[in-house]
Amino acid sequence: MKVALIGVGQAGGKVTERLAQFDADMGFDAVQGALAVNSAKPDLQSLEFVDTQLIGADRVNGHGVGGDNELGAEIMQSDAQQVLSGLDGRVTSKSEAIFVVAGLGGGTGSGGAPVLVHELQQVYDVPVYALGILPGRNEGALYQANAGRSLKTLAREADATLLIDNDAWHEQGESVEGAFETINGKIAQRVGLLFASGEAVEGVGESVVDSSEVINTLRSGGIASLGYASEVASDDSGENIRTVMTVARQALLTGTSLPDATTADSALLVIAGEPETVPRKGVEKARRWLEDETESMQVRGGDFPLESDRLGALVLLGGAERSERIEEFMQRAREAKRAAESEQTDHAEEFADERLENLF
Ligand SMILES: Nc1nc2c(ncn2[C@@H]2O[C@H](COP(=O)(O)OP(=O)(O)OP(=O)(O)O)[C@@H](O)[C@H]2O)c(=O)[nH]1
Repeated sequence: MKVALIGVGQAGGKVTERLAQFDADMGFDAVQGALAVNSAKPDLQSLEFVDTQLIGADRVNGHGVGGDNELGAEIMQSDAQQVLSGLDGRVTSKSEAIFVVAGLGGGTGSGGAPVLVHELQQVYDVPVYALGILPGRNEGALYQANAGRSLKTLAREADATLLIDNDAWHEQGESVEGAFETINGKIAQRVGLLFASGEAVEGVGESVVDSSEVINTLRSGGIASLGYASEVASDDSGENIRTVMTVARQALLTGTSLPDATTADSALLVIAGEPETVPRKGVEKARRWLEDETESMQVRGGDFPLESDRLGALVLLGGAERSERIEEFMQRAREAKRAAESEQTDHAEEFADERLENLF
């Protein structure tokens, strides 16, 4: 699938850069153009591999919006034309989709991404998707509240929102910074493989997945998730039937970007590996298993021919918003919002207390 990527905010820029880099290193050529947009100049200066565009300089002078996502949205609104012009030549006639990438908990990405998606929808005919990063459970209340509002708006504006939960793809005991590196690397590899899976040129046959299957799976709209797992493959495809089942199961149940999301409107199972090692029977069996597990009748399947001694499974879910994980997150976001509001009221009352006099 030929895509154009636009990263908004710090996390959005870093993840966009990793995705573009992975695609180039692997020689997939699925990422046609990439741009990072931010209101914080230092964040843009640390990116080396993608072009950058500063927004909101007249309002925040390159210092970012400090977690204020309403300001993030306003800035994107004012500078939208400038960002759209910056996309000239990056969204081409070959582009099959646009992805707006952002961390949903901060200010610039959280507020700016939904506005940019809305603007892009007015201009382009191809689907406009969001790739949103949800704050982990231990990230502060402001992040949770911001992400709740951002996600709600993205779900309305984007053709689909692929969610990566910051609690999903890192190892236990890592520092936050270390965890970001790990998570970003995994996003780049897994989402990068999804982009590239419709790009396969070698071994093209009936069973090879193509871009339209990714787009059709995302047509359910709402929230999407992506799971991945891989194992060493045997040279004998017969011996790989069990391996295909194992990686498909792990991709959905433990390797997913949105833990506990298994019910969906649609799904796509992509098995990546050397074509002669991929067992047809195994792929069909795993696809049927996925139908039962997701309770969806719309489960597509296909191969992604790839030079590797492993077999990998990618499981893309579309319309996964009924999951417990989303419900739990939205509850957390609502509570954080309420807590923030009552804190503001309490403070206002503190200063209204007349037992303390003003200085003058
Ligand atoms: N996975 C991942 N998450 C990140 C990374 N950097 C920040 N985040 C998350 O993204 C959210 C914060 O968003 P940022 O992108 O830092 O903020 P911003 O959009 O630049 O907005 P301001 O800094 O307020 O202007 C939090 O939930 C962070 O945990 C990263 O490199 N990787």
